Amino acid sequence: MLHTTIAAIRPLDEPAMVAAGELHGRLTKPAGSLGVLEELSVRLAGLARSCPPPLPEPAAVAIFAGDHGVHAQGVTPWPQEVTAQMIGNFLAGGAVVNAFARQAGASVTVVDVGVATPLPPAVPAQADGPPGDPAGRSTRTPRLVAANVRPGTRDLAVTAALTRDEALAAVETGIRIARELIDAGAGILLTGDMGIGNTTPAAALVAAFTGVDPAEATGRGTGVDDPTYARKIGVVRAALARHAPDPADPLGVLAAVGGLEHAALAGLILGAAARRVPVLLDGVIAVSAALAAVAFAPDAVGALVAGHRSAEPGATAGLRHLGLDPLIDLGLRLGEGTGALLALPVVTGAVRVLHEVATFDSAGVAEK
Ligand SMILES: O=C(O)c1ccc[n+]([C@@H]2O[C@H](COP(=O)([O-])O)[C@@H](O)[C@H]2O)c1
Ligand SMILES: Cc1cc2nc[nH]c2cc1C
Repeated sequence: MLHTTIAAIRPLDEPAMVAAGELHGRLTKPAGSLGVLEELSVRLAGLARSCPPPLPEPAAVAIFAGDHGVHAQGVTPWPQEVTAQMIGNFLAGGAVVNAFARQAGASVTVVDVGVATPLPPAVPAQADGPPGDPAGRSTRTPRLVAANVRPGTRDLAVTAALTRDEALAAVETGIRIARELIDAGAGILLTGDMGIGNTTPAAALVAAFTGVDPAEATGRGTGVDDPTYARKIGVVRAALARHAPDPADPLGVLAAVGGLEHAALAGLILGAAARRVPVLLDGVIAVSAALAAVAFAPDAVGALVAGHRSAEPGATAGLRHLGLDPLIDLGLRLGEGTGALLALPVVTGAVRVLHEVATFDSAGVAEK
């Protein structure tokens, strides 16, 4: 499934991009006045192979959850159980991602791809019923997909986090989820993640794929103190020295120093890129997964939109390597898909312009 998916990923379509650029020149606004929205809508036309591209609706957030053996190194102050507990919160509709998803009209799918502790018993969801309440907010119930590859990774400070087969199973889970969401009608996928400790493998992936120093790739995650931060950089540096991951072998990199949610997110990106559906990236975990996806299939970058600039420095290093500029920069470092959801109206707006704005000709507005 991975190989056929990679083989289906093709470059952006030039004629559709030229058509979108020319259309922008005829719309009732000074040329270039919509800044990065113009370039974004041109890229989305190239992805869809049509001008205008379809509106990116409906939106679907996929939150991949996993735990991390490297937790044993004291790289985060939070207990591992919080990963499973937050899944309960997502399914009950009580997390920040749920509030933002309701606002954006996005569905929420939670995928247990490698949680280590038992999930809490099902809690009644806050929201139910058909999409859209009277205020136009989504009321769809979050959904759980059980796809646990193993109960957390091994400790990457000691051994490879995953076998290649385990990493492949997680990547293929991500591909499957992309296909299911797109088959159910999603016009854009948003990345989400939940995993106590997952900024450590994210930093290792960023360092492995971009070549930046571990100190530049590593951040404070949920907000670690100075001694923990220094230890975390040391863990990432030692892991890279121990495993010497080869960036030309993305499955090997994911297995050595990655995580199950990182691998699944790489699969989600590949699955969406193969179907020419855009993926709106959230924070550093998504960016590290995007680096893996693009190492598998360089043209997958054409499907990527960087939602926001996470406060994690590894996100900035990774986006630079991918050649992507984030749409918003709000100092967020929560994960879950929250930054991507806040950026979604910008993406929709960029496309809506090509659908709805009058041309100088049709509106009878004089050109300069
Ligand atoms: O999205 C981000 O850039 C981001 C930055 C810092 C922390 N997080 C979230 O916080 C958790 C990982 O933080 P940590 O300190 O335990 O590695 C995990 O659940 C992530 O979703 C997410
Ligand atoms: C409470 C909490 C919520 C989160 N959401 C994503 N990562 C998280 C980490 C913690 C600790």
